[in-house]
Amino acid sequence: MKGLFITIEGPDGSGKSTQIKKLADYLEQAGHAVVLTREPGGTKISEKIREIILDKDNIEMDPVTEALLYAASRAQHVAEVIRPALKEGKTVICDRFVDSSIVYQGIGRELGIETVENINCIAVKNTLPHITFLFQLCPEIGLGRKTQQGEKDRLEQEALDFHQKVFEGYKGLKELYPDRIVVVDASRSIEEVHRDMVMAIEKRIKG
Ligand SMILES: Nc1ncnc2c1ncn2[C@@H]1O[C@H](COP(=O)(O)OP(=O)(O)OP(=O)(O)O)[C@@H](O)[C@H]1O
Ligand SMILES: Cc1cn([C@H]2C[C@H](O)[C@@H](COP(=O)(O)O)O2)c(=O)[nH]c1=O
Repeated sequence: MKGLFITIEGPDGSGKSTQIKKLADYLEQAGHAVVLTREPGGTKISEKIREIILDKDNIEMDPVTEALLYAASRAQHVAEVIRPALKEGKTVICDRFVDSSIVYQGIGRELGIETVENINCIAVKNTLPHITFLFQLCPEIGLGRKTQQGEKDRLEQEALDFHQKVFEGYKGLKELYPDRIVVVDASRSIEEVHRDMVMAIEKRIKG
Protein backbone atom coordinates (compact mmCIF):
# COMPACT_ATOMS: atom_id res chain seq x y z
CA MET A 1 0.00 0.00 0.00
CA LYS A 2 1.91 3.09 -1.25
CA GLY A 3 -0.67 5.89 -0.95
CA LEU A 4 -2.09 7.60 2.11
CA PHE A 5 -5.46 6.31 3.34
CA ILE A 6 -7.48 8.84 5.35
CA THR A 7 -10.92 8.16 6.83
CA ILE A 8 -13.38 10.54 8.48
CA GLU A 9 -15.70 9.22 11.16
CA GLY A 10 -18.36 10.61 13.44
CA PRO A 11 -22.06 10.81 14.18
CA ASP A 12 -24.66 11.90 11.62
CA GLY A 13 -24.48 15.63 10.91
CA SER A 14 -21.08 16.16 12.54
CA GLY A 15 -19.72 17.91 9.42
CA LYS A 16 -17.74 15.11 7.75
CA SER A 17 -18.82 15.76 4.14
CA THR A 18 -18.19 19.50 4.56
CA GLN A 19 -14.65 18.93 5.83
CA ILE A 20 -13.77 16.18 3.37
CA LYS A 21 -14.27 18.53 0.42
CA LYS A 22 -12.08 21.18 2.05
CA LEU A 23 -9.38 18.66 2.91
CA ALA A 24 -9.41 17.24 -0.63
CA ASP A 25 -9.00 20.77 -2.09
CA TYR A 26 -6.14 21.47 0.30
CA LEU A 27 -4.31 18.23 -0.51
CA GLU A 28 -4.83 18.61 -4.26
CA GLN A 29 -3.31 22.08 -4.10
CA ALA A 30 -0.40 20.56 -2.20
CA GLY A 31 0.17 18.19 -5.14
CA HIS A 32 -1.57 15.00 -4.01
CA ALA A 33 -3.61 12.91 -6.45
CA VAL A 34 -6.77 12.61 -4.35
CA VAL A 35 -9.56 10.06 -4.56
CA LEU A 36 -12.62 11.21 -2.66
CA THR A 37 -15.10 8.49 -1.80
CA ARG A 38 -17.70 7.38 0.75
CA GLU A 39 -19.29 4.44 2.52
CA PRO A 40 -21.65 2.85 2.06
CA GLY A 41 -21.06 3.55 -1.62
CA GLY A 42 -18.20 4.49 -3.91
CA THR A 43 -18.90 1.88 -6.63
CA LYS A 44 -22.04 1.00 -8.65
CA ILE A 45 -22.70 -2.13 -6.60
CA SER A 46 -21.91 -0.44 -3.28
CA GLU A 47 -24.27 2.47 -4.11
CA LYS A 48 -27.05 -0.05 -4.87
CA ILE A 49 -26.42 -1.69 -1.48
CA ARG A 50 -26.55 1.80 0.09
CA GLU A 51 -30.04 2.29 -1.36
CA ILE A 52 -31.21 -0.93 0.33
CA ILE A 53 -29.62 -0.18 3.72
CA LEU A 54 -30.68 3.47 3.94
CA ASP A 55 -34.14 3.05 2.36
CA LYS A 56 -36.36 5.80 3.78
CA ASP A 57 -39.33 3.37 3.87
CA ASN A 58 -37.60 1.81 6.85
CA ILE A 59 -38.44 -1.87 6.18
CA GLU A 60 -37.39 -3.84 9.25
CA MET A 61 -33.87 -5.29 8.90
CA ASP A 62 -32.11 -7.79 11.13
CA PRO A 63 -28.91 -6.25 12.64
CA VAL A 64 -26.76 -9.10 11.28
CA THR A 65 -28.15 -8.52 7.78
CA GLU A 66 -27.39 -4.83 8.19
CA ALA A 67 -23.77 -5.51 9.26
CA LEU A 68 -23.26 -7.95 6.37
CA LEU A 69 -24.69 -5.49 3.83
CA TYR A 70 -22.32 -2.74 5.01
CA ALA A 71 -19.43 -5.22 4.82
CA ALA A 72 -20.48 -6.42 1.34
CA SER A 73 -20.62 -2.85 0.10
CA ARG A 74 -17.17 -2.28 1.65
CA ALA A 75 -15.64 -5.42 0.08
CA GLN A 76 -16.56 -4.19 -3.41
CA HIS A 77 -15.39 -0.65 -2.58
CA VAL A 78 -12.00 -1.80 -1.28
CA ALA A 79 -11.42 -4.16 -4.21
CA GLU A 80 -12.59 -1.80 -6.97
CA VAL A 81 -11.57 1.67 -5.74
CA ILE A 82 -9.55 1.94 -2.53
CA ARG A 83 -6.89 -0.75 -2.94
CA PRO A 84 -6.07 0.06 -6.61
CA ALA A 85 -5.83 3.81 -5.83
CA LEU A 86 -3.47 3.21 -2.91
CA LYS A 87 -1.35 0.90 -5.06
CA GLU A 88 -0.98 3.76 -7.56
CA GLY A 89 0.25 6.00 -4.74
CA LYS A 90 -2.92 8.13 -4.57
CA THR A 91 -4.31 9.72 -1.42
CA VAL A 92 -7.71 8.21 -0.62
CA ILE A 93 -10.12 10.18 1.58
CA CYS A 94 -13.11 8.10 2.60
CA ASP A 95 -16.25 9.40 4.33
CA ARG A 96 -16.74 6.57 6.90
CA PHE A 97 -15.15 3.10 6.89
CA VAL A 98 -14.98 0.07 9.21
CA ASP A 99 -15.15 2.23 12.36
CA SER A 100 -18.73 3.16 11.42
CA SER A 101 -19.64 -0.53 11.44
CA ILE A 102 -17.84 -1.04 14.77
CA VAL A 103 -19.82 1.78 16.33
CA TYR A 104 -23.25 1.65 14.61
CA GLN A 105 -23.59 -2.15 14.30
CA GLY A 106 -21.20 -3.32 17.03
CA ILE A 107 -22.32 -0.87 19.71
CA GLY A 108 -25.53 0.79 18.46
CA ARG A 109 -27.12 -2.51 17.34
CA GLU A 110 -25.28 -4.38 20.11
CA LEU A 111 -23.72 -7.05 17.85
CA GLY A 112 -20.41 -6.64 19.69
CA ILE A 113 -17.14 -5.15 18.47
CA GLU A 114 -15.42 -8.50 17.92
CA THR A 115 -18.23 -9.87 15.76
CA VAL A 116 -18.19 -6.78 13.56
CA GLU A 117 -14.38 -6.82 13.32
CA ASN A 118 -14.52 -10.47 12.22
CA ILE A 119 -17.14 -9.80 9.54
CA ASN A 120 -15.11 -6.89 8.20
CA CYS A 121 -11.81 -8.74 8.24
CA ILE A 122 -12.95 -10.61 5.14
CA ALA A 123 -14.11 -7.40 3.46
CA VAL A 124 -10.98 -5.25 3.94
CA LYS A 125 -8.19 -7.80 4.48
CA ASN A 126 -5.20 -5.60 5.35
CA THR A 127 -6.41 -2.36 3.76
CA LEU A 128 -6.71 -0.14 6.84
CA PRO A 129 -6.56 3.65 7.28
CA HIS A 130 -3.30 5.39 8.19
CA ILE A 131 -5.15 8.26 9.81
CA THR A 132 -8.74 8.56 10.98
CA PHE A 133 -10.33 11.87 11.97
CA LEU A 134 -12.91 11.23 14.63
CA PHE A 135 -15.48 14.03 14.79
CA GLN A 136 -17.06 14.47 18.19
CA LEU A 137 -20.47 16.11 18.30
CA CYS A 138 -23.47 15.24 20.46
CA PRO A 139 -26.48 13.89 18.54
CA GLU A 140 -28.78 16.74 19.55
CA ILE A 141 -26.56 19.20 17.64
CA GLY A 142 -25.64 16.84 14.78
CA LEU A 143 -29.21 15.79 14.03
CA GLY A 144 -30.33 19.39 14.50
CA ARG A 145 -27.91 20.46 11.76
CA LYS A 146 -29.48 17.90 9.44
CA THR A 147 -33.11 18.93 9.90
CA GLN A 148 -33.11 21.16 6.82
CA GLN A 149 -31.78 18.38 4.58
CA GLY A 150 -35.13 16.71 3.73
CA GLU A 151 -36.47 13.24 4.50
CA LYS A 152 -34.45 11.18 6.97
CA ASP A 153 -32.85 7.88 5.91
CA ARG A 154 -33.36 4.57 7.80
CA LEU A 155 -30.49 5.17 10.24
CA GLU A 156 -31.34 8.83 10.84
CA GLN A 157 -34.89 7.76 11.71
CA GLU A 158 -33.57 5.81 14.72
CA ALA A 159 -34.50 7.11 18.18
CA LEU A 160 -32.23 9.57 20.01
CA ASP A 161 -31.24 6.73 22.33
CA PHE A 162 -29.59 4.87 19.42
CA HIS A 163 -27.69 8.00 18.33
CA GLN A 164 -26.58 8.54 21.93
CA LYS A 165 -25.09 5.01 21.96
CA VAL A 166 -23.30 5.78 18.69
CA PHE A 167 -21.91 9.03 20.15
CA GLU A 168 -20.63 7.21 23.26
CA GLY A 169 -19.27 4.37 21.11
CA TYR A 170 -17.22 6.78 19.03
CA LYS A 171 -15.71 8.24 22.20
CA GLY A 172 -14.25 4.78 23.01
CA LEU A 173 -12.57 4.32 19.61
CA LYS A 174 -9.49 6.39 20.46
CA GLU A 175 -8.64 3.90 23.19
CA LEU A 176 -9.08 0.95 20.81
CA TYR A 177 -6.95 2.39 17.98
CA PRO A 178 -4.80 5.15 19.54
CA ASP A 179 -2.16 5.27 16.78
CA ARG A 180 -4.34 6.26 13.87
CA ILE A 181 -7.19 8.20 15.49
CA VAL A 182 -7.17 11.99 15.71
CA VAL A 183 -10.06 13.36 17.77
CA VAL A 184 -11.63 16.55 16.44
CA ASP A 185 -14.02 18.80 18.36
CA ALA A 186 -16.66 19.21 15.64
CA SER A 187 -18.73 21.76 17.56
CA ARG A 188 -16.45 24.59 16.40
CA SER A 189 -16.60 26.60 13.18
CA ILE A 190 -15.94 25.01 9.79
CA GLU A 191 -12.64 26.93 9.47
CA GLU A 192 -11.38 25.96 12.95
CA VAL A 193 -12.06 22.27 12.27
CA HIS A 194 -10.35 22.47 8.88
CA ARG A 195 -7.26 24.11 10.40
CA ASP A 196 -6.91 21.29 12.96
CA MET A 197 -7.18 18.64 10.26
CA VAL A 198 -4.54 20.29 8.09
CA MET A 199 -2.16 20.51 11.06
CA ALA A 200 -2.63 16.82 11.86
CA ILE A 201 -2.12 15.77 8.23
CA GLU A 202 1.02 17.87 7.84
CA LYS A 203 2.43 16.37 11.04
CA ARG A 204 1.66 12.88 9.77
CA ILE A 205 3.19 13.48 6.32
CA LYS A 206 6.35 15.04 7.76
CA GLY A 207 6.60 12.38 10.48
N1 LIG B 1 -18.69 23.32 11.88
C1 LIG B 1 -19.96 23.47 11.51
N2 LIG B 1 -20.77 24.32 12.17
C2 LIG B 1 -22.08 24.47 11.83
N3 LIG B 1 -22.69 23.80 10.81
C3 LIG B 1 -21.94 22.92 10.11
C4 LIG B 1 -20.55 22.72 10.43
N4 LIG B 1 -20.06 21.79 9.56
C5 LIG B 1 -21.09 21.43 8.77
N5 LIG B 1 -22.21 22.11 9.08
C6 LIG B 1 -23.55 21.99 8.46
O1 LIG B 1 -24.17 20.85 9.08
C7 LIG B 1 -24.92 20.09 8.12
C8 LIG B 1 -24.38 18.65 8.10
O2 LIG B 1 -23.03 18.68 7.63
P1 LIG B 1 -22.41 17.50 6.79
O3 LIG B 1 -23.35 17.05 5.73
O4 LIG B 1 -21.05 17.92 6.36
O5 LIG B 1 -22.34 16.39 7.92
P2 LIG B 1 -22.03 14.83 7.80
O6 LIG B 1 -21.24 14.48 9.01
O7 LIG B 1 -21.40 14.51 6.49
O8 LIG B 1 -23.47 14.19 7.90
P3 LIG B 1 -23.92 12.67 7.57
O9 LIG B 1 -22.98 11.73 8.21
O10 LIG B 1 -25.25 12.54 8.18
O11 LIG B 1 -23.95 12.55 6.08
C9 LIG B 1 -24.76 20.84 6.79
O12 LIG B 1 -25.89 21.66 6.62
C10 LIG B 1 -23.49 21.67 6.98
O13 LIG B 1 -23.51 22.85 6.21
C1 LIG C 1 -20.32 2.96 6.66
C2 LIG C 1 -21.42 2.75 7.65
C3 LIG C 1 -22.41 3.69 7.81
N1 LIG C 1 -23.39 3.48 8.71
C4 LIG C 1 -24.47 4.49 8.84
C5 LIG C 1 -24.04 5.83 9.31
C6 LIG C 1 -25.03 6.77 8.66
O1 LIG C 1 -26.18 6.84 9.49
C7 LIG C 1 -25.36 6.07 7.36
C8 LIG C 1 -24.59 6.61 6.19
O2 LIG C 1 -25.06 7.86 5.87
P1 LIG C 1 -24.08 9.09 5.48
O3 LIG C 1 -25.05 10.20 5.18
O4 LIG C 1 -23.32 8.68 4.27
O5 LIG C 1 -23.21 9.38 6.66
O6 LIG C 1 -25.02 4.70 7.55
C9 LIG C 1 -23.42 2.34 9.48
O7 LIG C 1 -24.34 2.15 10.28
N2 LIG C 1 -22.42 1.42 9.35
C10 LIG C 1 -21.42 1.58 8.45
O8 LIG C 1 -20.52 0.69 8.33
